Amino acid sequence: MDAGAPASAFGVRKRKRGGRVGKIDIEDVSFAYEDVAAGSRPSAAGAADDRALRDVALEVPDGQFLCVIGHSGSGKTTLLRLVAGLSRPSAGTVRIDGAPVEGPGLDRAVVFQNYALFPWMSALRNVEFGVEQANKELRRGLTKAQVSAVARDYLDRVGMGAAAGRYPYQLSGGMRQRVAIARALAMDADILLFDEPFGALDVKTRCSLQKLVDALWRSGERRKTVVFVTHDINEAILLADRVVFMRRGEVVADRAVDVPRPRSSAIFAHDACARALKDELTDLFYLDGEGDEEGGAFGEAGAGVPGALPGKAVLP
Ligand SMILES: Nc1ncnc2c1ncn2[C@@H]1O[C@H](COP(=O)(O)OP(=O)(O)OP(=O)(O)O)[C@@H](O)[C@H]1O
Repeated sequence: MDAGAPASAFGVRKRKRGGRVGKIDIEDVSFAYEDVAAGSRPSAAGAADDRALRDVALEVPDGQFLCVIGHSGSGKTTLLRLVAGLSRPSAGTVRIDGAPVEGPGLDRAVVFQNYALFPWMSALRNVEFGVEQANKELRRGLTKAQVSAVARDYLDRVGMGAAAGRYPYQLSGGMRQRVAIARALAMDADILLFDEPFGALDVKTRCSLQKLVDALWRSGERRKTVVFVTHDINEAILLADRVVFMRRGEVVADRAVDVPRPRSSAIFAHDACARALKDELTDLFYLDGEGDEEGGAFGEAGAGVPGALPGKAVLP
C-alpha cells in the first residue's frame, strides 16, 4: 500500500466469517449508580427502584442506524456508556458480535457532546492519534505516513482539511465536532456511538453536521452500526433506521423508520410514515413527560415553553 493510500485501504480487519461485524445485543440489562440513595425514585409499581436502566433488552443488527430518544434522565447516556464499555451492567449482559463487553475497545468509537479532543494536539494530530491507536492495537500494519494519509483523508471528508494544523481552542464548536467525527470514522471502528453530538450547536451547524453524518454513513464501504442519542425527534427520524424511546430507564417504544433515503425535512410534509412517527414520538415526549428529571416534558431545551418542540433543527 502506498503512503497516500486512502482510509479504505486499512490493513487486516478483525472480521467474522461471513464478513460483517458490529452486532450489539443488550440482554436484560439493568444499571444502578452506586451513589444514588435507595428509595429516592418510586417505580411504576410503587416500590423503590433507583436503577438508571431497568431490564433493557435490545438487539441492534450490524449496519443499523439506531437513534435513542427520551426524556432527560431516562437513561440514554447510561445505555450508551454500557455499550461503550465505560460502565459495567449491574445485571444482564451487553455483547458485541456475541462476546460480552468487558471494557472500552477499538471496535467502538464514541463521539460526545463536549468534543473530547486533546487540547494540546492539532486537529490533524487528534485524528492521527486515533488512527495510530487502532493501527497499533489491531495490528493493521500502517506506516506513519499511511496513518497521516488516513487522518488527512478523513479531515478532508468532514470539510476540515484546510484547518488541519489548528488547535481545538482555535476551532468553533461545529468544527471541533467535525474533527471528532473524523477521528471516530478514521479509526474504522465497527460501531459508532454518538451521545447528543450536536446538542450544543446552532441550528445551521447542526443541520450541516446531520447531513454530513448521514452522507458518510451511507457512503461507507460497509455501513457501520450506529447508536445515536438525541433529544431531537426530527433529527432521529431523518437519520435513523430505527428509533427507540426511553422513559425511566426502560425502552417504551421501538419503531422502524420506514422512510426512503436520502431524507430531508420535506419528509415531514410529504411522507405519511415520517409524519405519523413524529406525531407518535411527540406525544410520548409531551403527553407523557412526567418522567423528565428536568421537571417537565420539555426537558432542558425549552421547559414550559408552549410549542417548543424537541424537533428543533432539521436537514433542509
Ligand atoms: N454519575 C452518576 N451518578 C449518579 N446518578 C447518575 C449519574 N449519571 C446519571 N445518573 C442518573 O441516572 C439516570 C439516567 O441518567 P442518564 O444521564 O443516563 O440520562 P439521559 O437520558 O442521558 O439524560 P440527558 O438526556 O439529560 O442526558 C438519571 O436519574 C441520572 O440522574
